Amino acid sequence: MWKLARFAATSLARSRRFSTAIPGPCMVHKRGADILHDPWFNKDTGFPLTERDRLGLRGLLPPRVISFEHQYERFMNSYRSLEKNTRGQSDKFVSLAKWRILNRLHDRNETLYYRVLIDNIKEFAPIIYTPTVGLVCQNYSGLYRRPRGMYFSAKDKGEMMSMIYNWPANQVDMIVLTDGSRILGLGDLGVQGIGIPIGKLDMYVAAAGMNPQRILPVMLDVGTNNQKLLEDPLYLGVRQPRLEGEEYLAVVDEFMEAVHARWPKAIVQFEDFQMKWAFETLYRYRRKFCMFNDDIQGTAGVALAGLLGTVRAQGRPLSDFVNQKIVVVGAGSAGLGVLKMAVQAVSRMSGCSETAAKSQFYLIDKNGLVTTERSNLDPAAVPFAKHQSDLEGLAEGASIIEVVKKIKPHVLVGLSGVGGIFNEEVLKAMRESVSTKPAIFAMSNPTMNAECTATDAFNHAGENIVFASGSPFENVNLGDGKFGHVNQANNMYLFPGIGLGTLLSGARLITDGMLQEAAECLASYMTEEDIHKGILYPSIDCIRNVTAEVGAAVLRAAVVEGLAEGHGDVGSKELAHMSKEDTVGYVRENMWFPEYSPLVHEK
Ligand SMILES: NC(=O)C1=CN([C@@H]2O[C@H](COP(=O)(O)OP(=O)(O)OC[C@H]3O[C@@H](n4cnc5c(N)ncnc54)[C@H](O)[C@@H]3O)[C@@H](O)[C@H]2O)C=CC1
Ligand SMILES: CC(=O)C(=O)O
Ligand SMILES: [Mg+2]
Repeated sequence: MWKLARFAATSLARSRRFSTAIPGPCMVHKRGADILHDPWFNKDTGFPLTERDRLGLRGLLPPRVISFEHQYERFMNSYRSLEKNTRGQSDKFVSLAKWRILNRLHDRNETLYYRVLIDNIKEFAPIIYTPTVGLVCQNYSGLYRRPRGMYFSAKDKGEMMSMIYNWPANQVDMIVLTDGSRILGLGDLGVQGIGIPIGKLDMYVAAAGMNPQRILPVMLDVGTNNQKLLEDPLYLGVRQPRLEGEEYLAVVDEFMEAVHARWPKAIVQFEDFQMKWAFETLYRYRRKFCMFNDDIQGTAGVALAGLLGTVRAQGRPLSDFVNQKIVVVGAGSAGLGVLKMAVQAVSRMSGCSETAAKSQFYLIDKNGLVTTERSNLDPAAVPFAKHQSDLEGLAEGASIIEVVKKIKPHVLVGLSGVGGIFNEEVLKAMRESVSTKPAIFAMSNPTMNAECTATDAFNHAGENIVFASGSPFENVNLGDGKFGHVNQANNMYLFPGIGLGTLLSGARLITDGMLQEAAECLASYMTEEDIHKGILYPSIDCIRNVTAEVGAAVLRAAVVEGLAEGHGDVGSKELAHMSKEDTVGYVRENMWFPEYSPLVHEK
């Protein structure tokens, strides 16, 4: 039993694995074959004989009872065989094959699925999340076998308040919602974008211990402007151009009202909306509903933590952040979210106005350097447009290479969705950076949309850089036993903690203060020793620890702001009396962990 031997040697979280303590019972309203077909309750061959008797399962399964450990081992063996058997095939083929085997388990037995996911998160995150989830969304209509989550379409207007009651769970804590209009850097994928809420919620279960029976992926199918999909006979979405203007907002409004009528405290994460609707919906709902936009706000916090880490990596005090020159390429929801939060941080640190704090930042979009000279500038980008007096000889629309050569920035951030735009020339120009340790953040997803690869960054910009990408790359072998460390600057380090901390606080809104505490918590997570090695973010292996800390920071911020109403049996007063350590412990204790609970039938 290699697996049991390995378990014994691993860390604290793993000591819970396959413990002999019997978990509390779980009520089930079904019997017989209905249970076997419900992945929330199904244990496959793992049903003990007494339970088979109690639940009318006797004879519906092969007679031998297989333990959870053994089921786990069987799955991992199949997975390893698949890896062996697909060797030599294209990356796309292998990635989809891996996604399929995991997806089949997800559809069959969620307890086992989440256990293998949690235990092997570093290996499986790139499959259920970026980059493979992008490929899955591109091919979703063809890959589709079973529904997951809910679909509200343009054709459901007026029906949503009743439709929401079709969802079988009595309680929903966390919803991830998309309209499929900007899926990663892949553009408008229409209804096929549902893969993103599913992948994000898988991360909620794995990283935050959200109970999978209380999560809900949602697709708002308001049409698509992707002509190829509209013409695809397999396409599963509504075949019409996207709704616009008031018609569009009416659908989102109706959905939000319906959700909060049934589950007043459900948290809604808006994900991968095209920029105009990302900002519009955030401003429209953030003071009314418990919601946030992950691309604007989650990404901002993760990037800010990385930018602050970069200052430490240079051996400079954090206060030096106010002097860092930062070029952001991409003026969309992510790029503008990052700029807003970074400017606020500079303003706080230096005591200067936000207007003054902007002087060190440069914003570039598809038309080049963004300045006040630009006509038809998106209103959300206006605050970050450079004034004539600050241009340092650069012209409106200056290219990335012109800006990098002139400004010699400390940090170059990519949130453009355009693969390879940090080309050899741009990366070589970063060698002239005023920083002793220039940083390159190629944050666009999935991998093929990253602004540069890790290898190109270290080869062209130099070995002393700090590098981060949105999707994972291998560390880069620099020869002589040296490696260039690759950080994954992805909002997955924050959104699980934002969701869990908010849930446990019982807050009905998610404020800037709560998000700021989340970012600062992540920024202070790494030790000086790690930071000096260019390690800005923790390994995804310890994502539950990160989430416990971030969640506690969010919860405490809600308490300070007087928003924490409490959750379950723990009221606002008890939350307020918890120390920082107690809060982290409280968050950790509330993380769901997959193990088979005795099922009790209730009519
Ligand atoms: N690592 C992470 O955690 C996150 C990464 N992202 C990634 O960021 C990318 C952008 O996302 P959004 O801001 O929501 O998209 P968006 O579509 O709102 O914005 C894209 C921006 O890039 C600019 N752009 C396009 N071509 C360009 C070029 N050749 N040169 C310079 N700028 C160019 C556009 O003008 C626009 O301002 C996506 O690939 C997404 O996957 C987004 C959120 C989180
Ligand atoms: C990571 C993420 O949210 C994105 O690429 O859109
Ligand atoms: Mg996103």
